[in-house]
Amino acid sequence: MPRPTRAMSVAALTALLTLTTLSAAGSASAAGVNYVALGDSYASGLGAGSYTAESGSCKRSTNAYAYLWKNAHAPSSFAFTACSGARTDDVINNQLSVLNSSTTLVSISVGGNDAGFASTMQTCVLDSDSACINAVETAKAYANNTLPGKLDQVYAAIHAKAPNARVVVLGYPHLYKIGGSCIFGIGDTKRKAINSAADVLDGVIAKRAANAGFAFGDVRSIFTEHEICGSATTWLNSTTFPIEESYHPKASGHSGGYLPVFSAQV
Ligand SMILES: CCCCCCCCCCCCCCCC(=O)Oc1ccc([N+](=O)[O-])cc1
Repeated sequence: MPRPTRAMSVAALTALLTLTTLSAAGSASAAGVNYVALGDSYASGLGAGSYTAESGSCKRSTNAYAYLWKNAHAPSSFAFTACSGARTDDVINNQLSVLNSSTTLVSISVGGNDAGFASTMQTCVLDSDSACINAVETAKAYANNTLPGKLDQVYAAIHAKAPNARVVVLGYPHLYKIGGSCIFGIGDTKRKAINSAADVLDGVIAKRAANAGFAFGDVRSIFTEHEICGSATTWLNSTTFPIEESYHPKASGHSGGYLPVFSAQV
């Protein structure tokens, strides 16, 4: 065997250092991981820009936490089927064909659309305080009474198709900072009502996830001081154009909020 040349040693040392550095940073390749990213627009990355052409109206963003995790960890496979506007039934009907017994990791956020996210937000932004409070009460009643069964169905379908996967369910943030100011924003009564709806949704989702044996990533605390209205660095779009991107995480909400919460549960 020839004596190693100086160049070879340097190359070997560099490779070793690179591996060590990557491991220390937690970003070594996740060989053997087969990752599937499911869910609604908070999962697809609507609001974060840079949508993939293949995703069409599902609006899957290369800035979404799922895509960022894929880029950082190089899993053996990655399937991104989350879709803007998806409800629990849409996930069951349209997103699960990519799951199989080799799937080892699944992420999902779903339930907000079933509870009437878009119509509730529209009422709260355009109508009176009392109309907003009524809409929020209706959404909460749905979340408490009907959503649990819908979530159980989605989670059971995921487990049936991907029995070997670790499943991480992500929740939703408070949308509004209380007491801050924003010129064209809504008042504190509406803000508190909307935030309380996120609390009810998160409580229900966390419980059903635990019951299914899945992990739950709560994003509320990490989004604190990054909400709409008065936060110095908001991670959420306020009322914006295109209108459907309103009240959704920006790229910063995915990289600074959802990604670390998801990564901590993997
Ligand atoms: C349900 C009560 C509403 C009160 C707000 C609670 C705050 C946080 C909850 C966020 C839930 C977001 C759910 C998913 C969002 C989603 O897919 O939104 C859509 C995005 C785009 C469309 N669309 O049609 O283009 C439709 C819906």
